[in-house]
Amino acid sequence: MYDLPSLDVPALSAVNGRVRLPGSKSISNRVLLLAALCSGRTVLHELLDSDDTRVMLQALRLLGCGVALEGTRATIDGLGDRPRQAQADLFLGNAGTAMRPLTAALAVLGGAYTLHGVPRMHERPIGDLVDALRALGCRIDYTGQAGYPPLTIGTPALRLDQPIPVRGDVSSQFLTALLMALPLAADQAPAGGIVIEVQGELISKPYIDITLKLMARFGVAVQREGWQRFTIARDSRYRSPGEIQVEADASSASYFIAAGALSTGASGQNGLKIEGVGLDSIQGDIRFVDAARQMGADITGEPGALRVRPGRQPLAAIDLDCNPIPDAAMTLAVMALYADGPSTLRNIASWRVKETDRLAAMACELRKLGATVDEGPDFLRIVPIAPGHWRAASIATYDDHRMAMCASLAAFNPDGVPVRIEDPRCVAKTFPDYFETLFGIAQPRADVPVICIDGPTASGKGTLAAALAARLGWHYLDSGALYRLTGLAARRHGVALDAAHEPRLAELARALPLRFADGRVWLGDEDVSEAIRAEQAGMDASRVSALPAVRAALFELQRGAARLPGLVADGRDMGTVIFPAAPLKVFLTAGVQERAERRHRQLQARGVSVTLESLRADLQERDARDQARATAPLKPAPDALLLDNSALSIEQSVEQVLAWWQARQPF
Ligand SMILES: Nc1ncnc2c1ncn2[C@@H]1O[C@H](COP(=O)(O)OP(=O)(O)OP(=O)(O)O)[C@@H](O)[C@H]1O
Ligand SMILES: Nc1ccn([C@@H]2O[C@H](COP(=O)(O)O)[C@@H](O)[C@H]2O)c(=O)n1
Repeated sequence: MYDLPSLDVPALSAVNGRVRLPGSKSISNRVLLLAALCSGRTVLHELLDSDDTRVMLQALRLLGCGVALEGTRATIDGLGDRPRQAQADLFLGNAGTAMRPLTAALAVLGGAYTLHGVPRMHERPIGDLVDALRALGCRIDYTGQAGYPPLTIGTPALRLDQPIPVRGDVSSQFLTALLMALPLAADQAPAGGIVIEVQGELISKPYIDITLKLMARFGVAVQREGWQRFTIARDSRYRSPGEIQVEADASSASYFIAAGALSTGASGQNGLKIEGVGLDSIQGDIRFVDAARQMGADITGEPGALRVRPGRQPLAAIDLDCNPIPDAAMTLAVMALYADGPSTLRNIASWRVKETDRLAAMACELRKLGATVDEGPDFLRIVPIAPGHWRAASIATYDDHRMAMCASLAAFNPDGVPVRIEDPRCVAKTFPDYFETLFGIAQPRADVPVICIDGPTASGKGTLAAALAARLGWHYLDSGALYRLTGLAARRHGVALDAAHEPRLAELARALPLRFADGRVWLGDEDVSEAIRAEQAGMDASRVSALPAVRAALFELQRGAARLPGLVADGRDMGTVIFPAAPLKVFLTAGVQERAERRHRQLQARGVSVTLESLRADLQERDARDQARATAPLKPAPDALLLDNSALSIEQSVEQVLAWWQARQPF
């Protein structure tokens, strides 16, 4: 996950290959609660690991459930045969799928509970659910603003003889919450069962469908008359199905379907396989497929998977009632930017009470990209952006995961402008590795951005480059390590480090069995992290690096390190030979005495004892050889910016280079 203030997504041209999506949020939190409410043990496979499921899991632990997590496999021992904690303080973040159903379940069971969340959760309405629960005898009090969390729950005196009215036109989660909670009181039901009557037109019906299907898996079959009346039989009782496989998230699939539809060029034609969710998904957002097809996407179903290829381009404009797919419809809003005419997304008033007011947020952010957008009370009309009129924009995400994921689709614009995503961490709500996943299958429209840091020994290149990479969320290439590894491999194989053995040394360099894992460097089975940092390894590297065949052997490996979203590379020839077109090149220097002292301190800290004088001599010898060699000598690229950091702290150097980088950005 990118835990950064912002993430710049370079312009993208296509996606291809295959992608496996995390589990559905809607299914994960429903099955977690159902598993908690029944007797026995339930094993959940492919459970989503995200902010919303984490708060649910923690709540279940506090309530007394047995919870064991192993990767995406959760084992839940339900409260049916374990003592339930009669009181608890539950923090539920911004997870509506935890707040609403837990409120209902705990209000029906009774106890002394407090439920609260992040500030936005305290702005998301819950009054209709609370009214319905109070009508059947539950005791619930607001501790903040009436109609909104936080709230406290007491012990109920249930009255189940009358139909329970609940509004269905604000959030379908209210009905879901009641449906999941009321089987807990089935033994007190009248002979005709417990009846729920929906008032107003029920929105987001597919989500109710998921609820009913999952309740059925846990042994409770609800009778449904249309979408207005639901009956829970008196003998209803949750029973563990033993094991449950969570489908991949159909809403998350929408971003990859859109990316596949927007792909251009030969690499996009191969298509993208989206694994974990198929056309037979129980999730309502699978109907996004129909909408995307209507716009021109070429989507085919495979067992447990979807395959998407670009179809019609430009996409066809649509005018659609999006009520059944409120979450995935946000993806359509961004696709509409690429359409052949204005698109209208209707019946999306529920967007206003989601993680943020999504109607206002989407309108505002699409305008930043250059679109004309009409924002109505329950609709958006989006005029596409003509090629040549896309603007590079810094997109606010409102702590809303879907705003961030949707915004990334603007990177497929034909004008090749990048897009900045503010607070990318918000995707943790449902898809923590969303950007890593996207970058893993996306092709950049132009070269991946690279910042080169070249300079003499111990000037601080590695320190600066690693810090820049961390600040930007980019990859980091320590090219010196490759020469050090080659020198070490040569020593391990007993090959002399001289020109006479150049072909053999090049062979070793080309086939280096190297692996970088958890901050360690491996050569075959040997952890060589410390060995390559020895001064001798630096000298050996300097010798082998003077041989043209060795340099040629390592060329492709270094070029291949330029991966999305960007690369910071440090070495001697990053700007002159490996990445001559890099948009920012820095030649980092410091006085020789300063560098020798820094290295001295560095080695002392590692417990290596050497004299300052010998270090200074080694350093000068290495620099002289690096500068004098015929191939790729150490020198600044003609367009490099010089940075003498003799009198700068590490942080000052980092800020200087970031300022140079930012000055080159269009945001
Ligand atoms: N601006 C700075 N001020 C003070 N110390 C620094 C500064 N930059 C780096 N250092 C320190 O200098 C030492 C050498 O830095 P570093 O290893 O990054 O240099 P390098 O140029 O990558 O070296 P090499 O050429 O051997 O790869 C480290 O201990 C680092 O913490
Ligand atoms: N791009 C590069 C990087 C390094 N070298 C040579 O390797 C030696 C070790 O590099 P460090 O950065 O790890 O100290 C260095 O002295 C150079 O001789 C290179 O040639 N090109």
